[in-house]
Amino acid sequence: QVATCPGKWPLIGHAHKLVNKEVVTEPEDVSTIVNKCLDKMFVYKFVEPMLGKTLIAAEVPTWKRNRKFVDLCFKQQLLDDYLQLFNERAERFVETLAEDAGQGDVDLKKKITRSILETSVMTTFGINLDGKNEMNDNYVKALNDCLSIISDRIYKPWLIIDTIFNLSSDRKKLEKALETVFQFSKETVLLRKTEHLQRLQKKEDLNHKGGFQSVLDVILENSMTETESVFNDVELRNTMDNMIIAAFDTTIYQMLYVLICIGSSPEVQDKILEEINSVLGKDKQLKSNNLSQLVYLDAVVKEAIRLYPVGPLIGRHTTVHTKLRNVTIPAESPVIVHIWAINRSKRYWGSDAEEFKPERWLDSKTMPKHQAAFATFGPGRRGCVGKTYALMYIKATVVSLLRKYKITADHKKMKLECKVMLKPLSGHLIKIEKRDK
Ligand code: HEM
Repeated sequence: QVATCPGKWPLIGHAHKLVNKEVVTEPEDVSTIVNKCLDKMFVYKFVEPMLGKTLIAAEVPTWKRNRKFVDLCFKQQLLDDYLQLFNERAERFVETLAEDAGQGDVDLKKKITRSILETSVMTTFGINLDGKNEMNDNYVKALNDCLSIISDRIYKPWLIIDTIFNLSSDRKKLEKALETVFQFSKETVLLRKTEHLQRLQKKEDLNHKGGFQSVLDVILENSMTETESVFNDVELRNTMDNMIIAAFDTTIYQMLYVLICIGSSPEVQDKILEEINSVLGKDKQLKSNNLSQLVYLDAVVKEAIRLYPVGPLIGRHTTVHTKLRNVTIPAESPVIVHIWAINRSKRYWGSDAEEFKPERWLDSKTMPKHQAAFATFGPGRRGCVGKTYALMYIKATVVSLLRKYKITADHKKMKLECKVMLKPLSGHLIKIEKRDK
């Protein structure tokens, strides 16, 4: 049921064999590691050709500078402005399901991917991909090619060596895919930068009115004056590519796991719908103040992504001797934070830790006391900046979907594969049926 990577450790596979490293699974130790060791493990260097060293793979001083600007883009007020867009995108996604209703088991991955990519390109760059299906498909293919080549480098030990990788056909394939990804972000960054400079020159009011502001616009407004800029063009482009990559596969698979878990329990599904009806009525749109009222939906989403964290492992690197509860990790050691194990720890979540039980989130007595016990978004200071964004997006989609359709699936039948990301190999199909009004 878990993952099918080869190797002694089912989830870690060959990567585990490559280096002498520590694996941390206890929330107290995890907190120490993620907050004291901000440096990333060596495998993150494989994403550098794609993402540069600006955020996910950045060295600590650069990361600290850049994270401050990225955090500005995810303030609650800006996120609230996204909700209208999330509702619209969710409605469109649900419309596309009409052809799947009553057709037996269907794979929703392609439709979820399109919806998430269009949304994140809008919120990151402020670009609307509607009607640009070919471009959308090419961009998705290029992103997928990049991610699969990069993760192969970790799981095919011979490709870790740069000279061997550079001679391989994967290198050429990566370069071609990167061309497509970079072309899009490069052109958009230049366009937005020019518009921003024109606004500055005309002394236009930069205060934003109506709609939402893209991540790129927020960063430009806060980092660029007529004469100075914190970021050069490549850094800006890299930062935007980091945002797209970080939001892309993660949200796609978490969305899928949430729907599969909901489809696995008719009682859970009925309770979510009851709550939606009582908070929003039959067709009122989700508003930001409703999010705190949808407590059961919140519990269901968190429970699904606790059980199936799309990034089951993250890696850090100690620069000093680091004392944990029972052991000291020497300086210059790679450390794996085992998110899957933390999220399913019986010690913290109880003997039913492996079960899908949203109710546990509703009772403080059944919840672990330690914050790091729920690690899906990566605990600590270098954790996910898009956590609230992702949860809002997933909830908006579930609200639109369950109002119209009943879904059936079985998360216990899923077979998963872990190659950096936890992906379903089989058993993830969903049945969709129209709900009676
Ligand atoms: C449910 C979906 C998501 C999950 C499970 C998730 C999970 C994570 C995790 C585990 C990390 C830490 C990675 C590491 O240390 O190696 C991370 C980092 C990050 N995430 Fe997410 N993420 C999700 C969605 C998003 C979205 C939608 C965005 C942006 C809109 C985003 C932006 C980022 C960024 C920029 C980082 C790097 C932060 C830094 O290095 O300071 N994520 N995410």
